[in-house]
Amino acid sequence: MAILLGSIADDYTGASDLANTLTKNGLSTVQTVGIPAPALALPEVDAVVVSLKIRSVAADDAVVAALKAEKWLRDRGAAHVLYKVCSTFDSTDQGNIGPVTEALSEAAGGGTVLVTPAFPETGRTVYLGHLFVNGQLLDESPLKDHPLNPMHDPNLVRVMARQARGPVGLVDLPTVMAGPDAVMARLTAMNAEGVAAAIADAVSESDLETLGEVAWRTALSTGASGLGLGLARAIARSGRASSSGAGPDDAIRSVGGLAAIVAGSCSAATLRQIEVAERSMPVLRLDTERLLKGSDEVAAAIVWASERIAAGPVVIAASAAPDVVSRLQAQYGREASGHAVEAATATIASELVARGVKRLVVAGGETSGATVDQLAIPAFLIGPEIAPGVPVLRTVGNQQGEMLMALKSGNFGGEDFFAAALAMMR
Ligand SMILES: Nc1ncnc2c1ncn2[C@@H]1O[C@H](COP(=O)(O)OP(=O)(O)O)[C@@H](O)[C@H]1O
Ligand SMILES: O=C(O)[C@@H](O)C(=O)COP(=O)(O)O
Repeated sequence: MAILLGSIADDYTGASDLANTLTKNGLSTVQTVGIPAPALALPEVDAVVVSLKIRSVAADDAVVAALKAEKWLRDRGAAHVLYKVCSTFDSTDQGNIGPVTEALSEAAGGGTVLVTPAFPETGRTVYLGHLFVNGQLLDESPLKDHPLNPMHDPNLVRVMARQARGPVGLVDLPTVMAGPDAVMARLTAMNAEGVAAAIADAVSESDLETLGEVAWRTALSTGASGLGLGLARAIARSGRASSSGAGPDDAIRSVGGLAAIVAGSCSAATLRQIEVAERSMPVLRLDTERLLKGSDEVAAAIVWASERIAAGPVVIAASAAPDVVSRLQAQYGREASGHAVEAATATIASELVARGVKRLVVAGGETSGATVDQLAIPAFLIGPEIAPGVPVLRTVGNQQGEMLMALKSGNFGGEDFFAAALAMMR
C-alpha cells in the first residue's frame, strides 16, 4: 500500500472526524485502529488515519505510540504526517500535544512545526493564538468543564509552551492572509531562531487552504480537521490524489441487525442530544455513583436494554452534568472515575453487540476508544457525513461481521444527532 498523506490521531472520534474531512475534500481514506496487522485487507487509498488512544495517557507513552505509527506511515510512502489533535486543543500542562509534536518533528528531521486546531465549520477559530469555540474564548466555553482535560487558558502559544521543550511562536492572521509564501517565510525565520512549533491563526477555509498548502511543502504538521481540509485540497490540486478506494456509498450498504446508542460524553452537545432522544426512544441513564461503588449497574443495564431493543433503538448514557461529574471525581479521582465509567460503557456496548446490535453509535472520544478496543475492530471505511466531523463508519476485519458505527466527538452534532445517525445506518 502506497499512500500520500498519513495521520496519527490522538483519539478515535478525532480520527473519524479527520477521515471524514479528507474524504469530503478529495482523498480516499481509511481509518485504522492502531497499526494494522499485516494480514488485514485494506483498500488502496490516498490517506490513512491511524487512530491511537493517547490524548489522556502519560506523555512518554503517547510519544512511543506516535513514533511507531509515524514509522509505519512513512514506510508506506507518506510524504506528510498530520498529528490530529482536538479542535479544542484538549490536553494538560503535562502534555501531550507538545511532547508528541516535538518527537515527531525530530523523527522527520526537525523544523518549526505548523500547529492549528482551527475548524471553522464546527465553530473553532484561532485569532492571535487564541482559540474560540462557537465565538466564546476556550476557557469560557463548555470545555472549561471537560471531565478529563478542562481547558482554562485560551492562549494556545502559552498552552503549548507549557508542554513543549522548545519555544513556541505565532503565525498571525495578517501573515496567513498574505498567502503561502509569507507563511513559509515566517516559519523559516522562526526555525532559524530555534522555534519548535508555531500556532497559526485561521478563521476561514481560505486561511486553512493557505496553511494546508504550506503544510504540504513540509513533512509534519499538528492540527485538527481544518488543517486536514487544507492539506487534502492542496494534494487534490497537485493532481496526485486517486479516485480509487471504497466510496461513501459502498461503505453504507445495509447491515440490518439491531441498533443502539451508548454515551459517555459529558459535553454540553451530548447532554442536549440525550435529552432530545428521550422524546423518541427509551433512554437509560446509568447511576454512576452505584457503578463506582461496584454494584451490578452494568448487568442491570444489559437486562434493561435486552428487554427493549427488539422493538427499536435504545440509548444507554453515563453522561452527567458538570456538578455531578465533579462530585464523583472528588470522591474517586478524575482518572479512576473516567476509566471505570469507560470500562462500563464499553462492556455494555459489547454485550449489546453480542446480542445482535449491528448499528452502534458511541458518543465521546475516550468512550469510543474503550468501546472500539473492547470490540477489537481493526479498521473502518468512511461513509457519508451525518453531521460536521462525524461520518458513518463501516467496520473492517472484526470478528462480529460488518457493522455500521458512528463515533461522535462529544461536542459535535445537532440536537437530533442520534435519530439523524440511525436514519443513515440501515
Ligand atoms: N457520570 C460520570 N461521572 C464521571 N465521569 C464520567 C461520567 N460519565 C462519563 N464520564 C467520563 O467522562 C469522560 C468523557 O470523555 P469522552 O468520552 O472523551 O467525551 P468527550 O468526547 O465529550 O470528550 C470519559 O472518561 C467518561 O468515562
Ligand atoms: O477535533 C475535534 O474536535 C474532534 O475530532 C475531537 O477530537 C473531539 O474529541 P472528543 O470530543 O473527545 O471526541
